[in-house]
Amino acid sequence: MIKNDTWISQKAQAGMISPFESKLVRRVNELPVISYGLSSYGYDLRLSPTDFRIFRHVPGTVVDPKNFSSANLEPVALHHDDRGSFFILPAHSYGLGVALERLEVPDYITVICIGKSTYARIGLIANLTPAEAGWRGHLTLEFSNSSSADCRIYANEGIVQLLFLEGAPCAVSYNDRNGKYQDQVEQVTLARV
Ligand SMILES: O=c1ccn([C@H]2C[C@H](O)[C@@H](COP(=O)(O)OP(=O)(O)OP(=O)(O)O)O2)c(=O)[nH]1
Repeated sequence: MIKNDTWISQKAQAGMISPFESKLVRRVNELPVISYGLSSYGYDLRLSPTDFRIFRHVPGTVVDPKNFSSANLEPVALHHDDRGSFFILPAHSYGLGVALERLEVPDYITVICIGKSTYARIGLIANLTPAEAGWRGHLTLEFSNSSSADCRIYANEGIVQLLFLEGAPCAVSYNDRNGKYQDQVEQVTLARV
């Protein structure tokens, strides 16, 4: 079953999401922001301003998930203006960011991370990914700009939404199996094997 706002709020205040916003935030200092915080059946995470990288082609190389070279990932500058702080994801490119919030997923919950409609409407696709039972850390987030125009991605504002699904307790959690992406810090974590 999908968990509601009351459950998310109780668990978040006990450490499941930090920092936690108990309402959907649409304005900060009276300026409009891309919404984040608690919704009816989910939680909208913010993008951290600390780290954003885009893939670039290095002639003669092939990106290999079994032997990942950070040479293929270029750090992107954080810009600021009167609408906020933002990274630019060029047209038809793929970028990695990190969630501002830290998660601690309970052992009987699977979290699904999906895109926000506002970004979907401008061609930004957030890769659909799970956070497993017992996982902790800052989610690495993956984005594709599928449009032919460069786009802004705002830091410190809503970027993806989480859905919390409850199942019968699992026999082996992500923590029990010492998963390799356990305890990710607020920085892009690269693919590893
Ligand atoms: O976009 C994502 C997806 C997942 N995770 C974290 C949470 C998740 O619990 C963990 C492992 O994810 P997944 O099981 O999808 O990765 P895997 O490639 O199967 O690795 P593993 O062998 O560690 O399960 O990584 C992220 O940070 N970003």
